[in-house]
Amino acid sequence: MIREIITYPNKLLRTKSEDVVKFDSELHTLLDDMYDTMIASSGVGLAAIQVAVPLNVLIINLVNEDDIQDKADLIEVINPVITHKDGVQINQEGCLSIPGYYEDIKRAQHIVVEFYNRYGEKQTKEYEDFLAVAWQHEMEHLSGHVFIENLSFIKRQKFEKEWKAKQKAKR
Ligand SMILES: CC(=O)Oc1ccc(/C=C/C(=O)NCCc2ccccc2)cc1OC(C)=O
Ligand SMILES: [Co+2]
Repeated sequence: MIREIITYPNKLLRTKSEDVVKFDSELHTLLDDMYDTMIASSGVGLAAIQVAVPLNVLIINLVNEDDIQDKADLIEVINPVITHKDGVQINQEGCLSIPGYYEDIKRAQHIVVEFYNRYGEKQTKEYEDFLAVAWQHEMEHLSGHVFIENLSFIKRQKFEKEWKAKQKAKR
């Protein structure tokens, strides 16, 4: 089922999400709904807080080398912890909670993460390049941050001005 995505500056996005304790059918329904919602909005990553659920749950489904967003590449992530990160990369990022705004953001090049899948099985994986970017972007949502908080003061001011103008135009 498609759920509503909350958008900036909704204060709920600043919530620190809690760890999942029960790997039950309710969690599975949340994961399935997050997938439907992400796909319906042309997203490649989504954190549970973006559908107003303050749990440490996120999903990532990047497009593959043939430019296909294959569900086989879907990663479902519960209670993630980054145990190591190194290197630097800069990529343009966007967020379904800040629609229509894209900005270059600096992230670690390589990360090692521990997390659980939907059955409560612990995984340790490492990621680099664009996949590492998606992970870091989504994990920031779990601690109540959105990607524009990484912008320089000047760029953030530019964003706030543009965002206000866009909200006014919508009324
Ligand atoms: C107008 C509008 O909503 O633009 C969009 C903005 C962002 C997005 C999706 C963003 C997204 O999935 N971000 C996941 C996190 C991420 C960021 C950078 C790299 C990897 C992963 C989709 C949009 O909608 C369309 C139709 O393109
Ligand atoms: Co986002």
